[in-house]
Amino acid sequence: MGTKGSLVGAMRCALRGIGLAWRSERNLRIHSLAVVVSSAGAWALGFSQLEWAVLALTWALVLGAEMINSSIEALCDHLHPARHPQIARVKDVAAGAVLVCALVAVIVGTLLFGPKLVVLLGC
Ligand SMILES: Nc1ncnc2c1ncn2[C@@H]1O[C@H](COP(=O)(O)OP(=O)(O)OP(=O)(O)O)[C@@H](O)[C@H]1O
Repeated sequence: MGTKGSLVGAMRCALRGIGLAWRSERNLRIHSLAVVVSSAGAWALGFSQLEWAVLALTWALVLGAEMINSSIEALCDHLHPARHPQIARVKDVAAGAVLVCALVAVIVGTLLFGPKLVVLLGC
């Protein structure tokens, strides 16, 4: 039976996409490691519900941007395997979007973890 159009089918495709991205994208695995490390830190530092929510949104921002970037790269490579300045532009802008998200994540992480670490370490 075809799954086209069904909610379950759409979910299955999305999960397959996550699996594909996980297997093929090294940067996604690195960012996922940051999720695990920051989770452990947030748990150890007793983050509030609001702090967890901000942290979770930051993870979604970075991981989502990385996955969209990788799908844009795959589309470019499929449609135009040869080198072309317009492909370079598309890929560079997509990579720039990931960088913006990663820099924002660093700022958010510093704001969330910084004050708690200062108190903990007695600086
Ligand atoms: N077909 C192309 N034509 C012109 N420039 C390209 C092309 N493919 C890649 N580039 C240039 O090389 C850069 C890296 O592209 P590539 O597809 O190798 O990404 P990547 O190194 O795998 O990135 P990531 O680490 O995010 O997966 C692009 O940002 C672009 O500047």
